[in-house]
Amino acid sequence: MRIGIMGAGGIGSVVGGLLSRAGHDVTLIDQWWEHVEKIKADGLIVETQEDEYLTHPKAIHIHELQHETVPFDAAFIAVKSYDTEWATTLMLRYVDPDHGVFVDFQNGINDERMAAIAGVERSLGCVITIGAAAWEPGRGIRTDNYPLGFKIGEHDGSDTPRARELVEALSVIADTEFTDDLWGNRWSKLMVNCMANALSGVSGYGTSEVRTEIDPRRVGIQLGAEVARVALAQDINLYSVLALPAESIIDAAEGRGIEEVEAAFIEAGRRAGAGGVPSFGQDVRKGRRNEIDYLNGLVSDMGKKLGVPTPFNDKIVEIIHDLGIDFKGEPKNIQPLVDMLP
Ligand SMILES: NC(=O)C1=CN([C@@H]2O[C@H](COP(=O)(O)OP(=O)(O)OC[C@H]3O[C@@H](n4cnc5c(N)ncnc54)[C@H](OP(=O)(O)O)[C@@H]3O)[C@@H](O)[C@H]2O)C=CC1
Ligand SMILES: CC(C)(CO)C(=O)C(=O)O
Repeated sequence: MRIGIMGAGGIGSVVGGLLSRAGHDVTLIDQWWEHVEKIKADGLIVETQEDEYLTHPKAIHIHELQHETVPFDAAFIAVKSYDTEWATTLMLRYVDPDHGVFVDFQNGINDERMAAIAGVERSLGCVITIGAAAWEPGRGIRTDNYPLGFKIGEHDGSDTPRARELVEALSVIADTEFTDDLWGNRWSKLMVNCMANALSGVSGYGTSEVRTEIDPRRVGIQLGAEVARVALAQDINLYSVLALPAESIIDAAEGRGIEEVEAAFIEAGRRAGAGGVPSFGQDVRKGRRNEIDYLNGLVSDMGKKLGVPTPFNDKIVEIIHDLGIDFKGEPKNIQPLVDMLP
């Protein structure tokens, strides 16, 4: 399979580097000039918690796509949510028109917007459970070491050879499952992201502290419960989140079984280890745009449409919009959310 990965940040680099190491034909495409130049000159280092690999995927600048004459069998869209449309549009010309597929390789629920451009009949979703970062040119870091890495699904839930082929390909990186319920898995992952990503960005806490420190943990439970209520109002199935039934997070937010839920958060924080930062926290530390409107913002918008109150998600969106881009994450920024706790 000839794979074009549009977006060579943390996720694109780890996935592209490790797929190429396993013998796949991978091309990374990005506008991060220094990163592409470094990979061309010296290869791409993929760092994991156990090891470090020098990998050699092909890397090209966006303008060099023009020279790609052999179409890709698969385009992985691995940019930030706000870049989904143009990145998909750009790849249209370079993906095989007959059998080529587009894979939404992002957080959030961007699948339909990608499919509106690529065509739903050639769109698949990948729910990513690995953590990754790219802090410097030429190096991608896998920050977690959990066994499960990816879930691949068709929009209509059907079990297809092309979905299975992707499952097999990604299994060289981490355990990969086929799912017949892309939407349930998307919303369950959205719960994880809405409980940690923006909270980390705004507070400056890392993946671990956002769950072990009492204030972000309790705010996170309220944020996650709102996501779950919005998902359930759409009849979406929810799967376990931080090793807990998603419904138990609603219960905890309403004062039932809070000790058990908090213990699971603390355990998840402990297992995350020191130093990891969710992708949103990385954006804030790099002074880059963030995905707030596609994570907590999406939940607020859907909540309004469905008549499901989402006060904590509304507030975190407001805080981040007020801070703008290129702000410093500090614990004091989450005080308005802490003041809202029951
Ligand atoms: N990182 C993670 O742990 C996970 C991320 N995801 C999701 O995957 C998608 C991609 O995220 P991720 O790979 O983390 O994003 P990154 O920020 O690492 O990379 C995205 C893009 O940002 C630009 N970029 C990143 N760092 C720099 C830099 N230092 N200097 C210049 N440009 C830079 C690059 O292009 P450009 O300039 O075009 O933006 C790059 O393609 C998102 O939807 C994210 O939510 C999902 C699961 C886990
Ligand atoms: C790794 C994880 C789950 C952390 O929330 C993530 O999805 C991200 O960083 O965006």
